[in-house]
Amino acid sequence: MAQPFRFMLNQTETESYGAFIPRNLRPLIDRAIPHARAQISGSPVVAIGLASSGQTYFGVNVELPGLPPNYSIHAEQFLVANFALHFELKLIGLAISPNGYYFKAPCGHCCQFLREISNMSDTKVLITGPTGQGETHGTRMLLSTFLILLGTISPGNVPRLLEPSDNSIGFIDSSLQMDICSNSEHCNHLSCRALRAATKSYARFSKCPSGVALIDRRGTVYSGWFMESVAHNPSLGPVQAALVDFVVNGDGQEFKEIVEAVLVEKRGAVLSQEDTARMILEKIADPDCVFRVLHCEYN
Ligand SMILES: O=c1ccn([C@H]2C[C@H](O)[C@@H](CO)O2)c(=O)[nH]1
Ligand SMILES: [Zn+2]
Repeated sequence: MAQPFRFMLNQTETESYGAFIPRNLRPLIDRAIPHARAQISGSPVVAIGLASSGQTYFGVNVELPGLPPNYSIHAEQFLVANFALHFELKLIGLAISPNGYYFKAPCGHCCQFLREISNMSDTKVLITGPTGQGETHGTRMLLSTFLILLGTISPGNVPRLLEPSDNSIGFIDSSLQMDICSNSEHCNHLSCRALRAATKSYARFSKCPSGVALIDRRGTVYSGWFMESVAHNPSLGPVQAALVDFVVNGDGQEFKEIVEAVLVEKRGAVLSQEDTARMILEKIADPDCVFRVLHCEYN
């Protein structure tokens, strides 16, 4: 088991590393690199995000051995899911690096994913030359510079990614309600956590929100929700989002320690996460992991 790592720095810790420049971020990247899970590519990547709350968050890439590479979680997506877990609303600064020396733009896939965040017109991305050699300050580019060319997402009354959302979903099958506590707001049952995750899901295009809750052998519960991209493929699935919580809060445990999982999604919707979720868990979780699906619909 790897040494546990905190994927967040509080305001005081953020102030103590100083300005958001390569020289100050290098030691942070060095500390985060060992916590990337890049067994397929052998190429760890770290993303550091400065939030409007004054806290700093980390993202690392997470690959799922045995599955096609498109199931991987990019460091940038991990960072966004980490922001979402902590109800952070705005990304002020973004730095992405494979080694602490060179800082680069988000990859093409992640530019498309980041497009779903609404208020990123003044998010600054830290960039250096291809080696970063001798660059203490780097340069800053507006994230919108990369994203504007990808087109606009039509406005609507649906919250954008990272904005608080409440998909008011409930259960079709009243027998399933037995699984959900009447005051599920705060409870830690897998079903209640998965439902709560699904209500936060960002699924404005398909209108198929979903959420996953996982539990490890020690009894700790983790959850995450589907975050959809207008371009489909860059979407972050609900299992992957829950795995981000597991990596952030699971003390460096292996995915094999996951022993049970619940998915909440709509029944008979145009898309379903069920088969994919089952397949991912069969590959990475405990071989005896129990997987249940609860179907719901919009209230
Ligand atoms: O900007 C990038 C580029 C790549 N990766 C990941 C994906 C894969 O796990 C590995 C190799 O490309 O690095 C990121 O996380 N962010
Ligand atoms: Zn990426």
